[in-house]
Amino acid sequence: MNVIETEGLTRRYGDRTVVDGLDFRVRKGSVHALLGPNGSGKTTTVRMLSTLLRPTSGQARVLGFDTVVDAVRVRQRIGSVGQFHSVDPRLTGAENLTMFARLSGMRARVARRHARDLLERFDLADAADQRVQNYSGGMRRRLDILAGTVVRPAVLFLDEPTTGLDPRSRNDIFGYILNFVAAGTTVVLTTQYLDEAERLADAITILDGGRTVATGTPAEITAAVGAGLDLVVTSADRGRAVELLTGFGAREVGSTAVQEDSIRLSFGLDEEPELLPILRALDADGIDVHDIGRRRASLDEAFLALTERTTAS
Ligand SMILES: Nc1ncnc2c1ncn2[C@@H]1O[C@H](COP(=O)(O)OP(=O)(O)OP(=O)(O)O)[C@@H](O)[C@H]1O
Repeated sequence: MNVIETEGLTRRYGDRTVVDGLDFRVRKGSVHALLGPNGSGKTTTVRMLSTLLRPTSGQARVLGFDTVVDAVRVRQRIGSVGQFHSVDPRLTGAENLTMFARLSGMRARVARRHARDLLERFDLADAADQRVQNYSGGMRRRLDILAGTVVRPAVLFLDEPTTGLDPRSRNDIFGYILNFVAAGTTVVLTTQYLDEAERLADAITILDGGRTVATGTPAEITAAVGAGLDLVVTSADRGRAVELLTGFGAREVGSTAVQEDSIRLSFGLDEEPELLPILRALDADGIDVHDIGRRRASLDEAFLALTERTTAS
């Protein structure tokens, strides 16, 4: 069952179309990541889905309700955490959450208890009575997410939940998100971190220039982009090896030094390469191959290939 469905969802600012005819579906209980370079329309899409922004044309339904006609019903059932802090820095963590719980209709005593419970469960009990202005970035982001989820929402929208955080705080937030999912919440998140999408998402939509360039599971997306090839050669042969592989339709996507004088070159290809002709050509050119291997394309390669292709066209 889909909890989100969009048809031709479009947003223009003046004569600029920043979200251009999006059609996508989000399955109940899944984590769906919207990925894309800066300015590709991720935030605008999430703002439309969470009723904060009206589409210029097209429509979106969340839990069966139209985000414009039935905006109030949508709002009652979703949680939304934007890129900017929603909590009040002059209040304590407990006061902030109590306030959000009261705003969602809880009675004062119940709200206070609920706020304490949440802070306890999400490792912020020690900081419950400190003013938020003294919190670290990671603590504050966690509190933000709690504020957006005081009442467990059926659908949770998170706009770049871990941008700027250290690895430990990011891990904590991944844990939270998976907690919500385990409890039945569907999550839509935007991210610029491919590892985040790979770790959390059941499905990914890659946006570029306001359009969908790929959608599917991480495995489907990487398979659609093609294959990868790793080649270890002497550093001095690098230029010639890259030139030769380019002749086979490979794109260089990265390199790492292996030892003092050898280098691992990584290539992306549209299709699974045949190694024998490549090895013969390298040999004929006098290039010493230390190691060669095929691998699946990574999500990084998929992202670069897909977003480059549309930018170039
Ligand atoms: N209120 C606005 N008025 C005019 N243009 C806007 C407005 N809001 C967003 N845009 C433009 O729409 C485009 C898409 O912005 P959006 O914030 O949705 O992208 P994004 O993919 O979330 O980017 P980022 O990763 O940088 O957050 C950008 O070029 C932005 O400048």
